Parts: sequence; structure tokens; C-alpha cells
Amino acid sequence: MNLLPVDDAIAAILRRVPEPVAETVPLAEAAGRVLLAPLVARHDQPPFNASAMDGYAMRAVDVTAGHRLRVVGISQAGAGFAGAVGADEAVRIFTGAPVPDGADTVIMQEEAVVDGDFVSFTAPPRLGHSIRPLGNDFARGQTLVEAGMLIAPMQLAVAAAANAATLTVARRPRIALLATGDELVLPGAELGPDQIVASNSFGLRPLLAPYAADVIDHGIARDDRDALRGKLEAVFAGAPDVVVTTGGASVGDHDIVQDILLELGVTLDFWRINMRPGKPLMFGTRGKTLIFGLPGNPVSAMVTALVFIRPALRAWLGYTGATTWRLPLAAATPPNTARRHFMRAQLVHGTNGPALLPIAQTDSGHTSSLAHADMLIVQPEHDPGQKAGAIVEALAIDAF
Ligand SMILES: Nc1nc2c(c(=O)[nH]1)N[C@H]1C(S)=C(S)[C@@H](COP(=O)(O)OP(=O)(O)OC[C@H]3O[C@@H](n4cnc5c(N)ncnc54)[C@H](O)[C@@H]3O)O[C@H]1N2
Ligand code: MOO
Repeated sequence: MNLLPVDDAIAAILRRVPEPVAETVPLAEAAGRVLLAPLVARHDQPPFNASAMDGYAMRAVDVTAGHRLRVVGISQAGAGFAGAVGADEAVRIFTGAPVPDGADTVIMQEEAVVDGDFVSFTAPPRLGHSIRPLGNDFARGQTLVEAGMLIAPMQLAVAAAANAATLTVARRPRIALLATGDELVLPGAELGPDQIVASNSFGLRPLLAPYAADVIDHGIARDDRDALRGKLEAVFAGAPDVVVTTGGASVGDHDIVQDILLELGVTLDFWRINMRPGKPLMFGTRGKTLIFGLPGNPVSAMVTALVFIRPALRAWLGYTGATTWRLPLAAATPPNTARRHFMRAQLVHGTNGPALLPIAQTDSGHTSSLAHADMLIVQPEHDPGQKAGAIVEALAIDAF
């Protein structure tokens, strides 16, 4: 059997992903989006020389031990001192307030001795001290967040400080999910003989949601040609950008997903990958819609979504962040076969920092082994196995 190498499959998928499309969103709705146009500062920050302390502003040359300066005014945040500070003068100043003309230094109030309208200092002058110079944070025209970055809370705070009311982000795809299988029932049902709870869509939906405008779960299609065709027609009628099916991807008599997809005009790019779990993955297109036919086994469905759909969605959004981690093993790995192995692993925090604890279970139908899986170790084809402490590549399941 001809199995496509994982990297060739990813490359083939990426060739079908359209260029990112820009849309403008209000700042308050930009969290979790990928920036498509860089965030450029439109003003200098701070917009004036600002005090970093509550204290006094003066000319450093006027400060000598025991020498008294006359306090001639107040500068507070939002209401600066209108005049200028002259020789032997000081201005009472507060954190964030504009440093008045003439002053070149701020001394905090803990180092000041006040006597009526006069102030002297217990600390020596340090020219420019406790002043945040105009433009010190950022300057007009400076790129603050690059295109391709995720707008997480820190980036959103920067965008707000830069006075951006809107951001240019990538349009997100609309995703449709469909589970297939006669044996499947929804969680919560009374299990009849030979029935299995349909779990895949419940894991896939939150996995794909961060990249999507919406993820619509079309439920379960029976392994019957007419029923499956009807369901898939309904899925395509919604004009989704990405369709994800699970189950019926293999070679059994009831594995009819590929047949029906072809009948409905899907062009198949490939089927069956040199990996475990996830070998029977299929991928194709119908017009501009990308179609991923994931295997039904629950571990295979999650792993193939992480290995193939996530890179496609990241490319769709123009996301440029790192995709793999390199971490030490907390325990040895066994030798691999000729297929690339995406090994479930737990991220553990030992005295030497984070490490990957391989989960021994390799059955692709073994759902409970997913409970502590935070990472997938990428074990190369024919890898002889690695000792504890060896640095290996891994995919973070929770990362964007
Ligand atoms: N003769 C061969 N048999 C199989 C091969 C093969 O190459 N030759 N490949 C095996 C591999 S690898 C996998 S993976 C599975 C994939 O099969 P399908 O995609 O056709 O999946 P199903 O047969 O429909 O289901 C497999 C398994 O998963 C359960 N399932 C299905 N959907 C769900 C769901 N939504 N939630 C939870 N569990 C689900 C289903 O009940 C089965 O137990 O084929 C091997 N066979
Ligand atoms: O490769 Mo299948 O997806 O493991 O059992």
C-alpha cells in the first residue's frame, strides 16, 4: 500500500489554502484574532516628558544638601504646570504628569523635606532621574505588533495604548463537522447493544474553534449511501470553507465517505498517510471548500486534526508563530516503525523544568489515554527510541 509521507501531505494541503483575507474589527473584538496588517504607532508615547514618581521636579543643578527650593506650582496627570521652572524653584509633581519646562529631574517625595512653600532634598540630584522621556515607550511610525501575530491580551493592551480603535485581522473560515457511523449515539443517550458514544465532534469543535468564525456540528450521518449523501448535501449547502468528516475513511464495506464525497464533486488530493495514528486520512477540495476526511478512531481523529487541519487553518489566517516545541523526555521512548508516530505525552514539571512524559498507549481507539495528553511527541520514521533526557520535537495541543 502506498502511504504518503506526512510532510508531503501537509505541503499538498497548504497548496490548497487560500491567501489570507483582511477584515477590520473593533478593538474590543480583536482578542484571539491574527493580525494581518502590522500595528503601527500613530503617536509618540509618552506624548510628553512624564514623571515616573510622585515628588518634585526641578533643575538638577539647584539641588545641593540642605538647599531650599521654592515650590511654585503643581503638575498632575491630565493637568500640567503651565509655567516654567526657574532657578531655585521646584514644582510638586505626580506620577504620569508632564514634567514642566525648565525642569530636568524628578526626586520622589520620600527623599524630600517640606517646609511651608519650600522643599529640600535628602538625596543627591541625578540628572534626568524619574523622567520618562517623550517617545521613550514608542515613537510614531514604529511597528508595535507584527502581521502574523496572534492578538492575545498583551498585544491587545499595546494596541489600545497605541490608540487603535480597530485592527486589521484575517477573516476566519467557517467550518462544518459531520460524524459518520451506524453505531454512534450522542453523549447522554442510553447505550443500546453494539452502540458507541460519538465523542469525536466534541473534541474537534473546541480544537478548531479558535481559528474559525464558526464551527457548525451537523451531527451524525448513518452508514447508508442516501443518508450520508443527504447529510453531506446539507453540509455543502451551508457553503462552509472547511468540511471535516470523521469515520468511514478506511477500507471496510461501510467506509463509504470517500465514494459519496466523489459523487458530490469532491476532488480527492490524497488518501492514506505514513503515520500512526491516523493512516486513513483523506483530503480533497470541492470548489473552494477544503475537505478533511478524518479516521473514526477517536485518537486518530484528534491527532490528524492537530497535524493537518491546524497547519491549514494557521496558514489560512497568516499566522506566523512557532508550531513545534523542543523539550527533554521525562522517560525513554520505544523504537518506532516505518510510520511517523505522533505519540501522546504529558507535559510534566520537574525540578529541571518542563519535560515530556510519553504515554505508553498506542491504540488509536483508546480514548482515556487522551485525558492527560497535553503534547504529541513527533517520533520520526524508524526512530530507534530515545533515552530519558533526550531533546525531542513535540506539538503542543493547547497552543494556537
Ligand atoms: N483492513 C483494514 N482495516 C482497517 C485499516 C486498514 O488499513 N485496513 N485501517 C485501520 C485504521 S488505521 C483506522 S484509524 C480505522 C479507521 O477507520 P474509519 O475511519 O473507517 O472509522 P470507522 O470504521 O468508522 O470507526 C473506527 C472506530 O472509531 C469509532 N468511531 C467512529 N466515529 C466515532 C465518533 N464520532 N466518536 C467516537 N468514536 C467513533 C468507531 O465506532 C470504530 O470503533 O480503520 C482501521 N481498519
Ligand atoms: O492509524 Mo489508525 O488511525 O491508527 O488506527
